[in-house]
Amino acid sequence: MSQPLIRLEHGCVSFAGQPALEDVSLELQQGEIVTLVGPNGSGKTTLVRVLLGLLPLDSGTLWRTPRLRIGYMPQKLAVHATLPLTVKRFLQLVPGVKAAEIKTALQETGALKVYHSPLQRISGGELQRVLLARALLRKPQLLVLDEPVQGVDVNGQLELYNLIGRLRERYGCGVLMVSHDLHLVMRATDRVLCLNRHLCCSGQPEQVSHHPAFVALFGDQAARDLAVYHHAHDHQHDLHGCVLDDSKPHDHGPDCTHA
Ligand SMILES: Nc1ncnc2c1ncn2[C@@H]1O[C@H](COP(=O)(O)OP(=O)(O)OP(=O)(O)O)[C@@H](O)[C@H]1O
Repeated sequence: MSQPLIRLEHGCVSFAGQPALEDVSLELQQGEIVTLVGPNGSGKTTLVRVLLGLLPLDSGTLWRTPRLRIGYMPQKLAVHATLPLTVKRFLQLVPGVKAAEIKTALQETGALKVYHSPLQRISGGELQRVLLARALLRKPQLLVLDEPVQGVDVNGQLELYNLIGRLRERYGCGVLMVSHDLHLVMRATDRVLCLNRHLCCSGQPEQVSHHPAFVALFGDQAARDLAVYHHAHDHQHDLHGCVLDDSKPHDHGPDCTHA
């Protein structure tokens, strides 16, 4: 397998003595979409902040490909209601960006029509598309999307996930998404990481949906919902979610629990 974009080994973070992340290890590869799921307070945002380099680890190691360009779409954007900021002006705040690039990014995310609109007036779905456009302006090798479809209706969610899939194809970037939405997000993901302070399970959506740790966290219904979903793949994964090369046998890791 090629060099990962990011590798975290045995990452631990506590706040005031309370563990938020315990012994979390993961890798993100170029061109793959990985979704982080977990209940409220399970450490998803903390993990994202660690990977972005915004929060130091208490212990463990984080390795990133040198000069890794990350496009980050935050969970929330606080814009003061009285601040006169249009979408165009907001995106011009990205260092070194050109007007043509802004229009291209908005076109790409389907939000060009709000180019001149005040940021506070656009809809939730339009705002998510503008934030995605902002993330693209960094020409990212890795897109990190913290709950990218929140506040968006179901049809809009589907469209956004499809768009994220197209962006991955177009830019060849890796994508890390945080999501609460278990059903729809599985349409768009190659690998799921199920977090509850530690990584409970990980792998392809189908595999994770049957994992006892996943069922314990999200319940039988969520597992059944996921089980009916079939992701169109032109390749196979092993039980860690890694893409299998038919010519090579599966390499067992130290934490392998399967035969
Ligand atoms: N800066 C901080 N100071 C103190 N505690 C924090 C801080 N950030 C996060 N926490 C705590 O760490 C735990 C994990 O929080 P985190 O925001 O990472 O969870 P999450 O999975 O993203 O939750 P949600 O799904 O609700 O967004 C929570 O108990 C939270 O209260």
